[in-house]
Amino acid sequence: MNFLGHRRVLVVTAVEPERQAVLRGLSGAGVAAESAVMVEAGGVGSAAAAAATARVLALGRFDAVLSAGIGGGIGVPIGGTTVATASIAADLGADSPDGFIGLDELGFGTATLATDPELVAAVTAAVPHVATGPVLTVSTVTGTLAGTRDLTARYPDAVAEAMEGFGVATAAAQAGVPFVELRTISNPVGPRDRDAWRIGDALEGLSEAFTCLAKLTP
Ligand SMILES: O=C(O)c1cccc(C(=O)CC[C@H]2O[C@@H](n3cnc4c(=O)[nH]cnc43)[C@H](O)[C@@H]2O)c1
Repeated sequence: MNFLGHRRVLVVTAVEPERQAVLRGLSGAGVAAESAVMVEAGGVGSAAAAAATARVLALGRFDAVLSAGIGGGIGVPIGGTTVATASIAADLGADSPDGFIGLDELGFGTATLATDPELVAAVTAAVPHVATGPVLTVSTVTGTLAGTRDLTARYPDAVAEAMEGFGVATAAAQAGVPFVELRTISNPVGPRDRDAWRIGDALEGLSEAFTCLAKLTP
């Protein structure tokens, strides 16, 4: 059995409801994809996600890593699905009177990790109506108009914001394992309105996406 063309795939979510949504999606496909997939809830935020990913990758051989969960949409509606062409640590750097200075410009490495093109192509082919583009990893959920404008000006092609992708990507890159990030949209990125978050819709979208991925799998 394999999944997405790989014998052993690690899926890292942030929280248990996301993990359960992924497992529901896999079993909903009625195929034995679960045997090729390990799903781990690694915690919220980049640090927890990186540590959990590194811990699980050290347990044995994995051929691909997916960061999966809900996220804020940038031009993508609630319930929509996004796949990252890159996972970007959007607030890793320095603030200044002239604006944000990113890690790359500071000379401390890179805040952009490209995802694996073959995994992006496989996910995009399997899941209908996927929006592809950079997915931003932030430490603080964007919650003001000014913050939203700043972010979208710096990353005009971004399709979503979440809190773990760059951490999972960093651990996968250090282990030399192909990586991709998938986010289903629970809320628009913008001025904070927690009552408008539709977590149930996004979790349902997450299940459906993994059902599609599992059906693709021979
Ligand atoms: O309350 C629940 O039932 C519940 C179920 C699943 C997930 C949650 C979370 O709150 C998970 C936090 C998770 O969400 C991501 N996220 C979602 N929207 C955004 C956003 O606009 N900006 C940044 N992150 C977002 C994030 O990756 C968190 O890990 C609750």
